[in-house]
Amino acid sequence: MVTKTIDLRSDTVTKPTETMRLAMAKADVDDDVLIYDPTARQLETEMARITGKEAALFVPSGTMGNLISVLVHCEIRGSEVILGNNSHVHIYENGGISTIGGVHPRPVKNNDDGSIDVDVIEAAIRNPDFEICYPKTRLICLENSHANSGGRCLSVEYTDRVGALAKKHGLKLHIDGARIFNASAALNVPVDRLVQAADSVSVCLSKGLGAPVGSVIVGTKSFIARARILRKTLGGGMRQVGILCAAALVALQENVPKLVTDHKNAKTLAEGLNKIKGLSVDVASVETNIVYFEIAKGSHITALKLGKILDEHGILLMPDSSSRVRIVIHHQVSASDVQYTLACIKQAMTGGTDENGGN
Ligand SMILES: Cc1ncc(COP(=O)(O)O)c(C=O)c1O
Ligand SMILES: C[C@@H](O)[C@H](N)C(=O)O
Repeated sequence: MVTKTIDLRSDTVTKPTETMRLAMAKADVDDDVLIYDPTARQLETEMARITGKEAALFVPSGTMGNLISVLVHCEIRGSEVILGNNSHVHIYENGGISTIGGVHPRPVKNNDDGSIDVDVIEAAIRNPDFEICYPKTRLICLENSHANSGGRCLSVEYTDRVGALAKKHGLKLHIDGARIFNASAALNVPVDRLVQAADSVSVCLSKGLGAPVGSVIVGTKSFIARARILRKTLGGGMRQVGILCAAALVALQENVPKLVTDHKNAKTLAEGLNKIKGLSVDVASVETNIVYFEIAKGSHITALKLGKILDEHGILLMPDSSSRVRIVIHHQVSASDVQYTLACIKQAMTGGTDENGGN
């Protein structure tokens, strides 16, 4: 009988801790549209400090954070953003920058490590001499860590090079920093240094940091002032939002120090999976909390079937295709959960009884 659920679908699945719930209940709140919510202001001030930017704004989701950021940078009609063809903004955000913002995407090849070759970015910048035909490039968008590449990290040197390219061409640089704290922990580079070259960053509070809801965008004071208006336009006027921000302040305190453990657990999982016959993982590419593994062709089991078997053992994961599975580690997955998961996957792959007596 399953007594516990181990949820490996994403780092968005964490439940608020007791400390978060207490902080939410006690939060000092006010109307964040008519004036400002004091706890939201406290969080925004703290996030501006951590990221080294002038100002910050709480938004209900990372998707809205990216959308607002792109739309503020590209508020002139005919604008174009250069972004990765495997980026979250391009794949998982409903094409919002175009359908809502009228911004033209210029997808360019993401490398396996989540980066985009700087010369590829430069080649994608529209020649202003041909503006009679071309959209106008106004923004470059990076993603750090890069989710679809398995949580790989963009180095500060690379980010600075893209920032220099943006400046050289009079462009802005936005970083989808949904997991920027994971990248910072993995690279051992402070967040403010990692995003120094960016004009704006969207940071998820609701992923590895474990807050129940929300993201924060950071940038200059004028950028955030325009972002605040656009948030309201998009229906994101947040009234007593301090209830959510109080949980996020706890998350910053409690969970940032745990990210290194999440990464260790992900690496242990990857190494263990790689020892299971019929599975393969690029262990070296596991830099943060995301692990993708392949099920060998001709295997008796598909990713969907494996998911169903593990579900019976109380383990939830997200098949990425018929033969590829994604597992995301977070602070509510322990080292023993990882070992239990490995035992259940091994038993599913061999169909026998695992050494831990799984049946
Ligand atoms: C890299 C990345 N950016 C943005 C988002 C969007 O965040 P949200 O789900 O809060 O809209 C996600 C995942 O959710 C993500 O993985
Ligand atoms: C699926 C995607 O939108 C989400 N960001 C995740 O990583 O779980």
